[in-house]
Amino acid sequence: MAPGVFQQLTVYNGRDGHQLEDTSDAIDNVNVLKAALKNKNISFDDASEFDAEKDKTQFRQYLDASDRVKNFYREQHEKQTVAYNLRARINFKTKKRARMSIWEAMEKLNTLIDESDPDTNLTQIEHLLQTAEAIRRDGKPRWMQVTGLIHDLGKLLFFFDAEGQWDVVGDTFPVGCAFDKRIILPETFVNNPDYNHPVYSTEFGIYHEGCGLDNVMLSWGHDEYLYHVVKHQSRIPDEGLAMIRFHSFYPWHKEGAYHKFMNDHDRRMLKAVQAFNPYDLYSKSDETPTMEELKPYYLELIDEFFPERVIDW
Ligand SMILES: O[C@H]1[C@H](O)[C@@H](O)[C@H](O)[C@@H](O)[C@H]1O
Ligand SMILES: [Fe+2]
Ligand SMILES: [Fe+2]
Repeated sequence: MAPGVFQQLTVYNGRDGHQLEDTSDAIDNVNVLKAALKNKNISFDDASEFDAEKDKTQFRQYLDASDRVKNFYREQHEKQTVAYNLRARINFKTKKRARMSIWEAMEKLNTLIDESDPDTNLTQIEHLLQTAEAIRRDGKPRWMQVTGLIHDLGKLLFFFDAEGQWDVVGDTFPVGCAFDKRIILPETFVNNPDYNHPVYSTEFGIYHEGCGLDNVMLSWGHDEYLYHVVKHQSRIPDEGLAMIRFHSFYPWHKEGAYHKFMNDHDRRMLKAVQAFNPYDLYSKSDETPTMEELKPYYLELIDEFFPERVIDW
């Protein structure tokens, strides 16, 4: 929520009508926000335009991004090959990494600063809570809230087997077929060893039309890793699993690339992933959430979807 909104509005406590001194109370409480807006004759639906400090067009501006971000993508686009992906997947399946609870995983992840992200300076735990809170505020189902809460926990990979950040964070794309021009900074693929490969450089590559995204190997990173970790260890439904697995696949869910690989199931999942995206992306400009206050709610939510509590990572 942009602080500016509250500077212009007199914010009232929704319950007893007292004026609030600290507007951060209002941000946590949708009723307070509604009351404040009503007071200014602004309907609640119009409030969404205030949801971001940044204008929506100001997110994901990779051409204007810092050298840190551009260098990250150059390295990632050069190193994500079919051979690397096969190695990473075999490695994942044949090793045990750690056993811990979801909350412990969130705390462990907190020291990572994501080099691929031009839009947030918040810690990972703050980003996870922000995403979940935005979903909860909109009254979305509990499975979607828990999905928001954990969706980036795959970045833990950085502390296990990663070779850098290039095989953990950033947008994803298929390997084994031509790199689409709608992937960000597409010119940085020229030095990828697969770029001129006789099969991997063709439109369908090692796949075929309608083969289904389950059969397409996406670049290895936090999405793919977390999907495999939670698939059999949680009660999250298919839509939530798709949100986790494909949330960084912007060329597909945002730009319309690689749609020829889809089957009917993927077409349904695409809708879910697109519904999730604004919570992941635009919540990045919301106020920083207060962890200790939110912890009891989310611990209960985690227990509901991870009844085993401690899981294999
Ligand atoms: O920089 C971001 C970040 O790493 C996100 O976690 C990922 O999901 C996005 O796709 C990426 O662009
Ligand atoms: Fe992510
Ligand atoms: Fe995220």
